[in-house]
This record gives sequence, structure tokens and C-alpha cells, in this order.
Amino acid sequence: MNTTLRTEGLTKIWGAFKANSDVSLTFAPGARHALIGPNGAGKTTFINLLTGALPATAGKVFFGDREITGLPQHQRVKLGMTRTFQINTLFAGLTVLESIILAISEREGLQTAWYKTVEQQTAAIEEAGQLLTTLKLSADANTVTRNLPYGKQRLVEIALALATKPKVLLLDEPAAGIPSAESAELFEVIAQLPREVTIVFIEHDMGLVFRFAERITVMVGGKVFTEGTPAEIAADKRVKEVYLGEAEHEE
Ligand SMILES: Nc1ncnc2c1ncn2[C@@H]1O[C@H](COP(=O)(O)OP(=O)(O)OP(=O)(O)O)[C@@H](O)[C@H]1O
Repeated sequence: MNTTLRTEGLTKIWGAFKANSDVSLTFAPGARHALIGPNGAGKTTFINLLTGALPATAGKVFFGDREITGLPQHQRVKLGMTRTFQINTLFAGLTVLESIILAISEREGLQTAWYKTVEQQTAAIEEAGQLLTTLKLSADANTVTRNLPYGKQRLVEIALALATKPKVLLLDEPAAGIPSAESAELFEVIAQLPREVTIVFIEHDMGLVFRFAERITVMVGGKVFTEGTPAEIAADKRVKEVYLGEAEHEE
């Protein structure tokens, strides 16, 4: 299946306020695509419209050939579109390995099954082991998640999202609230995730954006301002005026 994620004229209106206005974007399979823009530009709203956390006022979302605009969130996850969620209290009290096995069991519909075959259990443990390796968490497998540094907790959240076997992974400021040394490490791991997974991320740290994104969309005032490669965006004087100049001042 063609797994391109695409929007057409996506719009979200609250009262008289247009949080997203006619947003038409295409995310190619395997893309590392950043969404940037000033505070309040509508980036999180856009991700919420993609995942189905918010209903769109107008416009369409397509996942491959299928229109998914009205599809509930959990069905979009089943199709292969997922985002990270903060680890809840249940997961925080489990070890990293237990959490990941639980997420895999949930995907397979085994979580509440009173009987699991040895094959099912072995397959889940093997898959969890591979996810731990991918996310460089093997040494932390038996640590209770809440005792990990924040940067590693973010990696566990990504592992839990990957356990749903996504084709598209949406990350809303994955490095928010963690020390900058850890955030670079976090992005190194994200950058090495398998190419089958398309990654769309919101990030305010321009160092990380220009290091890890291969395509950048700039949003301003709920609209797409421009889109291009990192080199094109860096050279765009208008982007400097509306955003990058401001972002540089903030640092
Ligand atoms: N439930 C809501 N009702 C009304 N307005 C809202 C609601 N949620 C968000 N907004 C407004 O929509 C605008 C876009 O918000 P959004 O969070 O999408 O921007 P953002 O680009 O992600 O910003 P930031 O970079 O600060 O996270 C903001 O002005 C915000 O105040």
C-alpha cells in the first residue's frame, strides 16, 4: 500500500479563530519532516487533526489511497498512524521491558487473554528485545520506567508507539523538558529508526531541526508559510523575518 500521508485544505476553526487554515501537505513514505513556526502557529492543532484527536472543521486527510478524515483515533492507529503519549502511571511502575511487552500484547489483543501460547509469549519477548536494541535501551530493560532519566523516558514512549507497528510516527516536541545533551542523543536514535517509518515532528530547537529534518514546513498563523529542504529554508529571507530571526533571538 502507498503509505503517503496527505492533507487537502485542512481547516480548524474555534469560534472566529482559524487555528488551521487550508493546510494542504504531503508527507512522503520514509520522510523525516519537521513542522516549525512561531508559538500559536497551529502545529499541534495540525497533528491533532492528523491523529483524529480533534475533528476538522473542513478539509480532508488521506492515508495512502484511503480518506480517513472521519475515522476515530484508535482506527487510525490500527491503520498505522500513531503519536507518542506521556507514560501513564501504569507504565511508569513497570520495567521498560514489561511496558513494551504489554504494549505488544495490547496490539495483538492478548492483554486480557487468560491464556497465551508459549509461541505468542516468545514472539512478544523477541520483538520487545528488538525494540530495546533499536532505541538503545537494552541496558535499561529491567529498570522501572519512572526511575529513568527524562530523555530515556521519552525513548520508552517512542518504543511504546513503535510497538503499534506504525507507518507514520508523529512526534510533538519529543525533546521538550529534557536537558540539551540528552535531546541530541534522543534525536540521534530517532534519526536511526527504520526507513519504513515516516516521521513528522514538531521541534523548536533549530539546531535539532536543521540537523535531523530532510524536509521542513514552516507554519505561520494557522497556514503553510513555505516548505522546502533545510538548505532552502535556511536561505529563505522571509522565513528569517517571520520566524528564524525570532528563534535565534530566543536562544
Ligand atoms: N481548544 C481550543 N480552543 C480555542 N483555541 C485554541 C484551542 N486549542 C488551541 N487554540 C489556539 O490555537 C492556536 C494554535 O495553537 P497550537 O497549539 O496548534 O499552536 P502551536 O504552533 O503548536 O504552538 P506552540 O509552538 O506554542 O506549541 C493558538 O493560538 C491556541 O491558543
